[in-house]
Amino acid sequence: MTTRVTKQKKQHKQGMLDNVMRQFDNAADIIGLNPNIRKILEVTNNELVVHFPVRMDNGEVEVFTGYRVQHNNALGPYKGGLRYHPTVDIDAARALAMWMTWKTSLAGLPYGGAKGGIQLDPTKYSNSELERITRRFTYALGDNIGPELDIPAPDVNTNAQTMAWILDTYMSTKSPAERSTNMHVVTGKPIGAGGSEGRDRATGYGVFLTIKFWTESKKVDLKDKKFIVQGFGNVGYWAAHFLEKEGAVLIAVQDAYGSITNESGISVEKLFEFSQANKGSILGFSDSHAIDNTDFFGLDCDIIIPAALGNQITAENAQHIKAYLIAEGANGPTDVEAEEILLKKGIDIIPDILCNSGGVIGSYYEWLQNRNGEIWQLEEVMEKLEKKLRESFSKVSEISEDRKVDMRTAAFIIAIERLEKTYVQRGIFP
Ligand SMILES: NC(=O)C1=CN([C@@H]2O[C@H](COP(=O)(O)OP(=O)(O)OC[C@H]3O[C@@H](n4cnc5c(N)ncnc54)[C@H](O)[C@@H]3O)[C@@H](O)[C@H]2O)C=CC1
Ligand SMILES: O=C(O)CCC(=O)C(=O)O
Repeated sequence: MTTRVTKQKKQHKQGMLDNVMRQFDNAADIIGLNPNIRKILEVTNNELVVHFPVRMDNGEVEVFTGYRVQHNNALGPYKGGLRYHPTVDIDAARALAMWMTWKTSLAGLPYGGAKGGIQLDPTKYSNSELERITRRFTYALGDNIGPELDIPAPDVNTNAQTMAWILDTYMSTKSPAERSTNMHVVTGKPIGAGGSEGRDRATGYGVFLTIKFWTESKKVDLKDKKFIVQGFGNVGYWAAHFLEKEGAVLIAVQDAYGSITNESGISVEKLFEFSQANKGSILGFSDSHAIDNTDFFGLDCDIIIPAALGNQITAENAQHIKAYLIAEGANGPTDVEAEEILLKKGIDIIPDILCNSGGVIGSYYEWLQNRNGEIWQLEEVMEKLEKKLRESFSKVSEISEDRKVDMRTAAFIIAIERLEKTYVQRGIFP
């Protein structure tokens, strides 16, 4: 059961979609974006909604709804993650797909933007149910994904195992010759199944690097700086891991289950071990005490890393923020109203499309290796990632200074101008 809609009209609604559209409009106004190109970029190219049945462990059948939104592919194949979460719906997928287009453009990658997922709470399903759900979703997506068309990757509640199931299912629909040459249909795979060294940590490492570049540019030493992290999954954990190695101190964490703090410091590795043994939850970690979720963002710290869901920093809690830097590991964690308040307070925000772009850059390296039959060592991947992120960070800083705009606006300007150039050069809208 498939609904395919082409060129969905722009919809303004509260939430992530509203935020990404306002961020886009702001930058498009500043550069005076060609109105025809604006019309193209403010809508999504394709939207796929699939309803598919899966047999549960108890023998009953449940019908799930999955999404894949392909926003734009002017610069290359669609690229972006798959999310398994109750909040996944068509607007969330649209917003996240648009952010992917700006992110890949800013990073200078030969990709467009897409995003998708399934509306479900994965904690309610067994591992074998999740495998069957993923495989049926992959069949339902069919040839709407592909190594040169649309390449999914991990996002919230999906991981290397999920990508391996997708790869295996996709391959089973192909001829023997195609099976050996289509490994790059997904990225973020386990290393034994065509994954790349370093993709697991690439997003968190990128978050850490952008913080490091920012502190270097402000002549601030990261040692002993206090940071807090919302979301202790792939992105939150790895960002905290690298910051701790640099001498910064983790003093509070919030996840889907609650918030904990210890002003003298929380060991990142001990908390990680604890959460792994505690079904992914940080609650109950001995070397800390629980605090109310509403007090989290107002804690006395230097750096905040939102690394969970969208719309977490709002006009309500932005007033209480004491940190001087927000590094957006998550996509869309700060809404437009909150950003205005934070900027007025002199708080800098490293925007998501720059801050968490290490993930898709790492995915690009995996895709390239699969495509070219190469295998790179971890050191090589990390070096390339650092070089690419440093270039992106420098460009954003330069535009931010030259045009006297905040870092998000600068990042959007770079991303949109690259897309504008490609349309103009192709002669579609001179
Ligand atoms: N995995 C990746 O490579 C990339 C992820 N991102 C973004 O980073 C964010 C986190 O993604 P992952 O770490 O991959 O997901 P994950 O599934 O590994 O971890 C998510 C974390 O967020 C927590 N969380 C969920 N709901 C929450 C809530 N309401 N309040 C507080 N915490 C909550 C979970 O408990 C978990 O600790 C997402 O916004 C994702 O789009 C961005 C770029 C790449
Ligand atoms: O690695 C990728 O292809 C995309 C990861 C992602 O979903 C994101 O950057 O938000």
